[in-house]
Amino acid sequence: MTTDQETVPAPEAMSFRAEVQQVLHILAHSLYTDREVFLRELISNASDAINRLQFEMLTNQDVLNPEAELAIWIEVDKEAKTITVRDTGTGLTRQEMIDHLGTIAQSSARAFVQQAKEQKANASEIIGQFGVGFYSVFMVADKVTVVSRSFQPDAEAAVWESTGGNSFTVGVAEHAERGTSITLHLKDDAAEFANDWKLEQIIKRHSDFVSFPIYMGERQVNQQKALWRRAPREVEAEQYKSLYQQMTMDYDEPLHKLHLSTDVPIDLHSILFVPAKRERGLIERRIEGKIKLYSRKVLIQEDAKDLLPSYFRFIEGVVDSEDLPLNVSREGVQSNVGANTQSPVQQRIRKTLTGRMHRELNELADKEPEKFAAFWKEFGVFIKEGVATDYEQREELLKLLRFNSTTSGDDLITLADYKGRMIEGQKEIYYVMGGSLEAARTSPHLDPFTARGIEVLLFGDLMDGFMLSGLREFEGLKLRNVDETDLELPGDVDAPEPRLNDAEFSTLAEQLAATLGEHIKEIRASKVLRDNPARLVSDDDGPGREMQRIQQMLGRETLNLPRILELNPAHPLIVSLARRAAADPNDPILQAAAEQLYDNALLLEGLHQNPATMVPRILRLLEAAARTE
Ligand SMILES: Nc1ncnc2c1ncn2[C@@H]1O[C@H](COP(=O)(O)OP(=O)(O)OP(=O)(O)O)[C@@H](O)[C@H]1O
Repeated sequence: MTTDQETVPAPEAMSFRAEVQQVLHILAHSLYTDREVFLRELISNASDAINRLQFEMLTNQDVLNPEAELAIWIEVDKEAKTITVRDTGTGLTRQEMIDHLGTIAQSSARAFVQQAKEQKANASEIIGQFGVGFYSVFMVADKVTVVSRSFQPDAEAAVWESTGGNSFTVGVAEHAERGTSITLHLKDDAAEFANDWKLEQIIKRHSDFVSFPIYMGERQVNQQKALWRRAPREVEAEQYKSLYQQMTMDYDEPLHKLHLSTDVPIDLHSILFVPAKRERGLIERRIEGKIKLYSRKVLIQEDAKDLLPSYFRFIEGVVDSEDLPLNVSREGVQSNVGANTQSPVQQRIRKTLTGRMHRELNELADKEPEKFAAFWKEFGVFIKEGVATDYEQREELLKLLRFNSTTSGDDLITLADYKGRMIEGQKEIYYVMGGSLEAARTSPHLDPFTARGIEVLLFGDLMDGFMLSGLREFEGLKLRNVDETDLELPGDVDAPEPRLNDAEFSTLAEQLAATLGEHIKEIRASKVLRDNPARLVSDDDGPGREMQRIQQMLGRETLNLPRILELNPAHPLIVSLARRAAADPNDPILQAAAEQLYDNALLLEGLHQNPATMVPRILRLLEAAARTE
């Protein structure tokens, strides 16, 4: 059927998905504080769209209105109680409107609803974090109209409209210019936002550094000039904080910042932030930062991975260099393959930033030890990972390492501190591995070290084992595990007087060995134990053992490699057990004690797969100890 007249098809009604409806309901009816963030969200979407357009135009000039100024305009109609945010970005086609303005990731929606219900956070925090940005308009508007025309020259303009209930409409629109125009029809209780002065304040608060002009009328209201292109002395602490928060949506202040702005030998302007916490965001628990990469005012990469070594991936910030060629393709810059495939300029940037970051962290340690301690607590694990994985930066990384030790109390020490405190004749650095720091502290392996006053580094987490694969030596001193059997310790101490003769010891050893079977290689009398009755030692060395240990701690390998069980012939427990063995080789206490001694050793080292299995045996031993007849 044909008609003479051209008809504009009626807008088509569509339903929001269930999770969007839920989110909209909360936004419209439950969030009353901080509603001003809706403007930040709209401006940030507009700025993203302009960024994308600018990037597109690097390689494609065939766009609608190529000459149009790249900017954002905000208009207020006090009478009609509307606000319009317009941009000359990529625009949206009809289909893109349906795809992007009608859906929301299910997981985000669920987390958002949960969070809002629990009232754990205020609106501005949760909105930024769950990718519900655009929908935040429904906090202040009861009707929203989006008119847009895509940059693709043959695309038609389209209109999207919703009153925030369960549905929206999409239809054909008249809109000659490229870009998007979003009109908010304000609710009665949000009429206060139809006010130029108020909106200007909001823009200054949240969107001052957006890199495109924001106009109200003829006037540009944002500062725009990128902070990182200014001299550090001109930038105030508040401005850094605000830039960080705008970039990351992290509501904590950053722990530290590094601002570097030079023109020679390369043009490099950068602000890098160390966040306050490793895990940021409420639900997402993001631990990786993003480095935005700009060249000649164009954002060429949202998340540049190669500008810092991978162990610095918690750092957030921005890097801007005029020396990066603009015609570089997105893939070219993005190459995730590592530093080798980078252009010489990129390599230089990476080297400069990495060097400066290390210098900065060392200075922080010198000048603000408390802040550095906070850094270490949150990010020490990344530095340890760096030691294991980044050979090139190892020397620098070693300076940042901090350790607990047997003599440092609550303080943390460096490898250099340790070296300075070694006793006369000591030629090695000693460490003890435990299932936790506390377990490491009580390790029986420490007996001979404590007796000689030798300091031992305490390792209590998984990453420590991993780090050791890259930390075999420090300034010519080898690192040695205290459980190795061939250690030659400096200094003389009197060996404790054995209270068992050889025959008595062998009888006991035979009985215990019969019980423990394949779990151990052999049982022998210890020459070093003093306060503890037993320990497990290894007669093989090498990095393989630490890796094996990591596998075991991760529960990937359930079998403990057989080791040597050393008993202390001067310890009252061992002496009593020997007496029992002599009196009755089948004494059930002997068997239980053997198993428990073995399990204790595994437990302290964090290698026990299932400590609960010890409970019935401990009960039997308690029963025997408590017996009165
Ligand atoms: N002004 C605009 N121009 C072009 N596309 C837009 C504009 N505003 C929104 N969009 C599109 O709609 C999508 C949804 O926006 P929304 O703010 O809900 O989420 P987001 O921007 O992807 O995530 P977040 O809000 O967490 O940054 C955007 O990703 C973009 O594709």
